[in-house]
Formats: sequence, C-alpha cells, structure tokens
Amino acid sequence: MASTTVKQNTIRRPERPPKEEPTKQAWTLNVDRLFSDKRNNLTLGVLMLLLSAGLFFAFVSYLFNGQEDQSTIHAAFHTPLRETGEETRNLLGLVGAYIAHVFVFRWFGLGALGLPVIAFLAACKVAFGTELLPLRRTTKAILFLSFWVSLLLGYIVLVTDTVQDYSIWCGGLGYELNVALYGLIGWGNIALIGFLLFCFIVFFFNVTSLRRPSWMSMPAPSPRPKPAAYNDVQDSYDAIEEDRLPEQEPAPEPTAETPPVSKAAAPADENGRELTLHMPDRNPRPAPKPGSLTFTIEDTTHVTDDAPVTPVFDIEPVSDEDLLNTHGLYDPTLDLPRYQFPTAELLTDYPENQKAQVSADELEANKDRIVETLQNYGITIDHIKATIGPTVTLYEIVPSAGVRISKIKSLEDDIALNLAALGIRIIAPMPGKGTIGIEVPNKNREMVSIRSVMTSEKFTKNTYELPVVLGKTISNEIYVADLAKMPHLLMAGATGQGKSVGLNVLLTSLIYKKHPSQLKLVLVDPKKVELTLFNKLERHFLAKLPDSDEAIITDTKKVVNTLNSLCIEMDNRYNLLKDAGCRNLKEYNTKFVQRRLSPEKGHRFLPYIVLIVDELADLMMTAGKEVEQPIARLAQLARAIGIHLVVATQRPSVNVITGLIKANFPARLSFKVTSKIDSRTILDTGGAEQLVGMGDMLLSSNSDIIRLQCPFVDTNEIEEICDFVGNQRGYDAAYALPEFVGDDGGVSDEKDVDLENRDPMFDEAARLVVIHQQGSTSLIQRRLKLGYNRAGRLIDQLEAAGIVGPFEGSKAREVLIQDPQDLEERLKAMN
Ligand SMILES: Nc1ncnc2c1ncn2[C@@H]1O[C@H](COP(=O)(O)OP(=O)(O)OP(=O)(O)O)[C@@H](O)[C@H]1O
Repeated sequence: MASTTVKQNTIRRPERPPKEEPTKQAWTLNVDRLFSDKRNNLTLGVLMLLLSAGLFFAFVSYLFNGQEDQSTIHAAFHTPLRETGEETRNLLGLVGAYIAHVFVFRWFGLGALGLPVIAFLAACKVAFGTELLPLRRTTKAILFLSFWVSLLLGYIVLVTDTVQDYSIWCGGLGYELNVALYGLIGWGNIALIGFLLFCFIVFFFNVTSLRRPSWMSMPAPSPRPKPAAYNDVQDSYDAIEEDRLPEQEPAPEPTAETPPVSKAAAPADENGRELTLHMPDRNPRPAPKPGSLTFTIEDTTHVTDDAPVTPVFDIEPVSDEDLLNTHGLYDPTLDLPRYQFPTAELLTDYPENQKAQVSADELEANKDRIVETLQNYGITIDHIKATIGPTVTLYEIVPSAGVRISKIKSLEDDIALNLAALGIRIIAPMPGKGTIGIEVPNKNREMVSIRSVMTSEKFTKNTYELPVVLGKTISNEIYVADLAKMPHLLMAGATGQGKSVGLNVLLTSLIYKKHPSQLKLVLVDPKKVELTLFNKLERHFLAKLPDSDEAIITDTKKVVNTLNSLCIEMDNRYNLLKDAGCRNLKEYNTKFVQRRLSPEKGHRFLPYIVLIVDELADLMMTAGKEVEQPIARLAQLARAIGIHLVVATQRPSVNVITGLIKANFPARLSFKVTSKIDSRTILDTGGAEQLVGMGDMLLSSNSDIIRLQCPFVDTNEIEEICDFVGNQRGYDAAYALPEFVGDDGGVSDEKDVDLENRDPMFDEAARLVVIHQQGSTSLIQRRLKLGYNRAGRLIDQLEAAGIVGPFEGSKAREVLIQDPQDLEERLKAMN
C-alpha cells in the first residue's frame, strides 16, 4: 500500500465582513424617505409660503419706512430689543426691518422683491408638487433682473445726485458699482448696463441671429379675416408641441421686439439636425413653448393681401450644440423625476447565526475521510486545503507526483459513499490551478439573504449596465454578473430547487439598480402564479402589447404575439441604430443623451428590455416552433440593441432546450436537476444532478463552471418592493411594444372603420402625419398625447380615408398625401 504524506493541512475560514457602519448612502436614503413623505413636503411647503409672504411684506414696507427704521436697526444692538421693536415701523417688526435692511438697503434695492417671488415658486413646488413657472429658469432670470434693476436704478440715483433720498430703491450694490465704474468710464456706464441686458437676452433665449423685423420695411398689412382652414391649421400646428423639452424649459413670453412666431412641425434635415418651421402669424398670440424654438423675427414681405394664404415655411436649422447648450444633456430619468429607488430596509435582515456553521471537527473528519478513501485506492496526497462556502466546503488537494487525475475523477462515487453525503462534486483539475477540488456539502448550510448581497459594496457600487446578483461563490464572494454582457441566460432546475427564487433575485437586482426609464421587463408566466406580484410594476417597469389587458403574459397565443412584437421592436431598433451610425445600444443612447439624434426623425432614448420566461417547457409543448423561432431569433440578434432574454425551465430535455435555442444562449445556469442527462443538456457536462437544492447552482459562462449559492428572497419581500415602487407615480401606461398582427388579426380591418364617426382628433392627426411624412401610430400617440389604442384607431381611420397606406410590419406606413394644402382640401371635403 502506498504511504500517504500529508505535509500540511491548511483550514481557512473565510473572514466575516465587519458589520457595516451606517453609510453615507443610508443617510441619503433617509433624506430621500423624508421627502417621499408627502406630509413633510406639505409642512415644509406651507412654511416656505409663509416665509415668502413675510419677505414680501417686509421688503415692501421697508421701501417706504426704511429710512425711519434705519436708526432703530442701528440702535438695536445698544438698547433693549423690546423697546427697539416697538419703535420699528416695518410691518414685520424688527426682524423684518433687519432682513429687509440687508437685502434692500445693502444689496439689491427694489430688485430684492425678486427674492420672495423665488421663495413663493419654490414653496408651491414643495407643497403642491406643481411648478407655476419652471423653477430653475425663472430663478436664473429673477436673480439676473434683481441685480440688473439695482444697477440701473443705481445709475439713475448717481447721475441725478439723489442718493440721500432714493438710496433704498437702488440698494448698496447697484449704487456702489456705479460709483466705481463712473470713475472709470463715465457715461459709458449706461451702455454697459444696456449691454448686460442684451447678453442676458441672447443667452437666456438662445438668440442666434437678428433679422430685420417686417414692420421696419413695409407697412402693416390691412386686417383681413383669415380663412377658416388657415385658423385650423394654425391651431393644430400649435398643438403639435415638443414632448419633453417644453416641460423643462418654458417659452419666453413674446415681447414687443419679438413678434410671436407660430411653430409648425419640426422635422429634421438629412443630417439629423432639427429644423424649426415658422409660419407668419398675423394674430399675435402667446408664442408656443420652445423645444428647438429660435428667437427669429419673420420677414413677411412676400405675403400680400392678394396672395393666397399659404403657410410659408422658413426653415431654420438648430444645431446639436445649440440644443445641448440650451438644455444640457438629455436625462431620461426626468420622465419620473421624483422616482425613489427601493431601499434596503424593504428586505428582511436575517440574524447572524444563519451563517455557515462548519465545526473544526466536521472539517477534520471530512479531511481524514478524503485522505483515507484516496489512500484505499492508492492515491497519495501532498497537500490539502479547505475553503468553507455558504453551502459546501471545498477541499483542494494536490496529489503526489505521478497520480493520474482521471483516476481520481473515476472515484467520485466511492468518495461520496465514504463521506456519506449527497452532493459531492469532484472538479478534476481545478481550472487555472494544479489541484483537484472536492466539494462536500456542509451539515448546516448558510442561508444567503438577499439583503446581505444587495447592501454589499460589490453590488451598490457596481457600474454594469444590467447588474444581476447571482449569489455567493464557494469562497464566499458575492458574484455579480452583467446581463447585458451575458447576453442571455438559460435557467434550468427540477421543481422545488430554487428557480423561482432565482428569477425573483434577478428581477430584484435589476429593479434596485435601474430607473424605470432605463429598463422595461416583459414577463411571461405560463404557470400564471409565479410572477403575479410584479403586476404592480406595470406603469413603471413592465412592457406589453398595445391591445393586451394583462401586463404579465400568461396566455400562449399572446406569448407568441409578444415574441414577434419584440422581433419587430428589434428590427425598429436596428433601423434606428443604422440611421444613427451606432453599433450598439450604449453608443446610441450616449449619442441621444448628447442631443446628437433628433426625436423628429423617430429617435428616442431606448430602455433595455429584459424578457423573462418562467417555464419554457409549457410553451414549447403548446406552441413549439412558433415560440422557438422568435426566441432563437431574438437570442441571436438582440444583444446589440438591448433586448436580453432570461428563459427558465424545469424540464431541460432536448425537445425543450433545442439545439437552436441552446446554441444562442452561451450563459446557462442550473439548479439541481434529476439526472446527469439533464445536467448535460443544460450545461454540456454532469454535476448539476449532484447539487444539494435550495438555490445551490452551477453557472456556466465562457466555458467556466462556477458553483454558487443563490440568495434567498421571500415572497413578502418581493411584495414590499413591488408596493414601494408601484405606489409611486409612474407612466400613464405600461411601455407599449409594437403592434403585431398575428393570424387572429390585431388591427381592425378597413371595412370596420366608420369614417362618418371620426375621432375628434382626426384632422390634427392627419396634419401631423402629412407634415412629418410618417404614418406611425407612436408619432400620433406621442405628439397628440393619446393612448395607444386611440392612436391605433386614428391611424386606421387615416388609412380608410386614403391619407396613409396599409400596415407594413415594422416600417411606418406610407403617407399618401404630400402637400399640406392638398390635405386641407381633402379635410374640407370630408367635413
Ligand atoms: N436560495 C435559496 N436559499 C434558501 N432556500 C431556498 C432558496 N431557493 C429556494 N429555496 C427553498 O426552496 C423552495 C422552492 O423554491 P422555488 O419555489 O424557487 O422552486 P422552483 O424551482 O421554482 O419550483 P417550481 O418549479 O415548482 O416552481 C423555496 O420555497 C425555499 O424554501
């Protein structure tokens, strides 16, 4: 018998991470929570309202009584406060007088009145969540004007030598600056003050050119009634507004120097830059809100009384840089600016004693048995080392020189028998190391809580595109993968081994890391009960077919339609990427964020779409090829455009995981399966049948196989998370996938459309598609702010009226009328 020499037994216990200190992140979360409580907002808002009113009265009162109060304020520090207070004439007493003295007398004079206005607007926003005027922009304007008014009044006070009487009106700032400048440039002061105002207008309103206004060169045309059609066109063009930009940046009110221009549609030129169409407007009305609106003064010399009233389009390109300078980077999260990410507190904090408890005796006994067993088969060992994982302990052995690895592998069953434990897995050799690994399940295993992984730095600081926590490795490291890189995941496992928990963990990771504007989930659940809790995320994270009532797809027929609809979405996205000259979604979105892609050309921020199928076997049984083909197609092509698939099954047999599907899912994950054959089907190797269940799993990616313990997330934790997200303000509806007309038909036939009973928005929709030369439902939906169904009905009516062509799959419908004037005639005839 060969002698066994164990030179050194190293038993390493993984270090416990120190208990986490309350971090800065936790503090931020608390502050976020504070402001997510509407009662706090209301209280703070009302306090701010009172403050703004107080400032206003104090300032106005000071403008009139300030001079008398000045002596009281100076005396306040030398005489008892009560007496001084009684002498104060300010409506808000001594405190009001003092604050006003600083803001009005020392700084801005009359301009200080801007301050209570800013406070009032901010208070309305905090208390009622509404912006009477866009806060940031108005604040900038008011601050400038406060300073400028102080400067102008300072100049007037200086040149009229009335500082004794009127110094309060200009404030110290305006006066002193004028005094300083007067010594240097004398009368040039006023030119400088005027120039300051000019600079402000140029930058604030993004003025790029000064054109000669029409009233300088020709007499004003005599008033003449406009034909009805012209008015209609005008109204509906005005209704067609930029979707988002105006919400952030409102229009300047028209001034005397800037006759209002009505903004027609804004298509893009060949270079993808935005074009603004201006129409002469004879009835001055408030200017439309700007998206790409430029400060342009129209020359209407070509419009004479006799000329037919045809809208004249003046095309003014707005460069990407202008847009970027005016609006900054596009921020998709502004769709839901108040969205709060779910917090760690929603997850259960399990006590420490749930950690793996492997005693020294257990380790020693296992080691002795391994050594003994191997000895029985004539295998000698140089060295053995144990690493305790959450579920299993890995014994790494270095066999003596000359021992064949295949020999050890063939003894797998015997060693397992000797160790009297299920789930022995032998890894011979350990990849990248010259050792052989024997994994032995722990008697008491550790339950890896989802909270422990979600709060780990590895996850919180992770910057992957789609980070998913998969579990803990054998050496207790948290394993986070990037679903975007995987790029799809196939999951298998016999029933009750942890698949559903695994899917929940994956979804939780994504929801914890992504804003609803960045991620959409398509959930397919033929078992009908597994994913129901996620229903509450419908208006935040879910995507569905336009005509579908349920956000979670359970019906096989609908699954087929959804998969095909995703294929259309994929094709649409490829077209957008091609048009933008980008290779993948990340590049495309970066370009869009930098405002280098025009929404008018159909470009939009593209969220990631993750399709989750819980139970492929069911679908393959009922729909076979109808399901297999779109899944394979998506898996093959969709990686670059941000559509990722996670497909789970409890039956990893070859008629479910077909060659076609398998070939396109490089990353595969297996929980415990019932046979070695199943393990081979999913992982191309045995081992998964040896797992010990309850989330014990093997991940195969890039030809490596890693054993992981999946974290545990309970149903009530999922419920808490979904409530937390679902109770926040979301989108109006789930993300609409493109319509797909299956065999059963999805869009109504032309003959069903009753043109006598047209939608009230019919004319507007017609003008929109003609101006854009794009017959797309989503264009109508976006621009006219309609639901998908109504926009779909409108496009059917437009088709029936011969304005757009028939449905063409992923492409927008052809528009059959090119000239807006022809359209007006057609509409008139219809009316
Ligand atoms: N990661 C885990 N940690 C601890 N226990 C787990 C883990 N995953 C699953 N379990 C236990 O196993 C049970 C079954 O898990 P799960 O429902 O996920 O199985 P499944 O594979 O989805 O089964 P089915 O296919 O029948 O739906 C859970 O109720 C839980 O008690």
